[in-house]
Amino acid sequence: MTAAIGRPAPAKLNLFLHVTGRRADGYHLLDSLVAFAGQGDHIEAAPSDQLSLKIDGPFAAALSAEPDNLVLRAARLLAEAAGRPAQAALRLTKTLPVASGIGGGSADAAAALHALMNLWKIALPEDVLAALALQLGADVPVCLLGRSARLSGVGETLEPVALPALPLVLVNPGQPLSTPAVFKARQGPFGAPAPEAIPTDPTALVSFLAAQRNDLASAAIALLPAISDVLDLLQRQPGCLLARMSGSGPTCFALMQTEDAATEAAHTIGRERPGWWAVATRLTGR
Ligand SMILES: C[C@@](CO)(OP(=O)(O)O)[C@H](O)COP(=O)(O)OP(=O)(O)OC[C@H]1O[C@@H](n2ccc(N)nc2=O)[C@H](O)[C@@H]1O
Ligand SMILES: Nc1ncnc2c1ncn2[C@@H]1O[C@H](COP(=O)(O)OP(=O)(O)O)[C@@H](O)[C@H]1O
Repeated sequence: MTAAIGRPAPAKLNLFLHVTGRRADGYHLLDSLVAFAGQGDHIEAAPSDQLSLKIDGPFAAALSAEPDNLVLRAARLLAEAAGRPAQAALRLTKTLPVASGIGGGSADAAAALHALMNLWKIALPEDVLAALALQLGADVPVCLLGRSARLSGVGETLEPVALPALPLVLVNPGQPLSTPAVFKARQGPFGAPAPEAIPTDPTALVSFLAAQRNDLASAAIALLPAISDVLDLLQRQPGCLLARMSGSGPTCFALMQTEDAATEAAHTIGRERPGWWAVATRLTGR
C-alpha cells in the first residue's frame, strides 16, 4: 500500500512589494522579492477512493473544509488536467494565520499539487502546471517553485534569487485582511520597479531592502490601523534590522541580527500582546 505523502507549505514573505501598474482585467502588476520562512503549514495526501480534506492545527477553526478550500480546488484542477479521478484523503495542518499576507492558502495549494503529483504518479508539462497554478491564485506559482524569487507580472513571471538564511520574526495582530479589499483601497500613482540587481551579502541586502517599499502598506494600515502598532513594536526590538508588512498584510516581519534576538523579540511581543501571533524563524535560504 502507498504510504501518505507529506509536504511542507512554508509561509511566503514579500521582502519588497512594488505595485507597478494594473492590467485591463483589474489585476495589478507587481515587482516583488519573495522569500520563504521556516514556519509553515503542512499537507499530507493518502490513498483513498474519494476526495476528502481534514484540517487540524492552531488555525484550523478559521477554515471550515468548505468546497472552495484552495487545497480541494488544487486537487480537482490537477485531477482534471491529468484526466483522472480526484481521489485522495488530504490533511492540512494549519499553523499560519488565515488571510494574513503570508500566502498560507497559496502555500497549501502548491504543497497539495506536489503531494498529489507524487501520490498519483503524474507529471504535467511545465506550461500546463504553471497555468493551473496561476488559475488557483497569483501567489501559487511562486509557492510551487518553493524558492526565493523575483516575481513580476501578476505573479506568473519568476526569476530565482539566492538569499541568505537571515533570522526573522513574524507578527500578526490577530485579525484577517482581505487581499482584494487592500488592492481596492490602494491610492495614488503606481510605483517604479526596484533596481535590477539584488545583493546577496546580508548587510548589503538589508540596506537594499530598506530603500524599497511595500506599496500596499498604507492601504492596509488605513483598513487595519493595528498594523502600525505591529511595525512600531517590531522596530523597537533589540537586533531589528528591518521591519515591513508582507503582501497585503496584516502579517509583518522583521529581519533580525541573530537567532537569539529573533527568539527574544517573539517572546517579548507574545508577552506584551497575548492576542497576537509572534514566531521566530528564518528565511529558508533558498
Ligand atoms: C498580494 C500578494 C503578494 O504576494 O500576496 P497576499 O497578500 O495575498 O499574501 C499576492 O499578489 C496575492 O496573491 P493571491 O492571494 O494568490 O491572489 P489571488 O487569489 O489571485 O487574487 C485575489 C485578489 O487580489 C487582487 N490581486 C491579486 C494579485 C494581483 N497581482 N493583483 C490583484 O489585483 C485581485 O483583486 C484578486 O481578485
Ligand atoms: N487552505 C487555505 N488556507 C488559507 N486560506 C484559504 C485556504 N483555502 C481557501 N482560503 C481562503 O483564501 C483566503 C486568503 O487566505 P491566505 O492565503 O491565508 O491569505 P493571503 O492571500 O492574504 O496570504 C482566505 O480568506 C480563505 O478564506
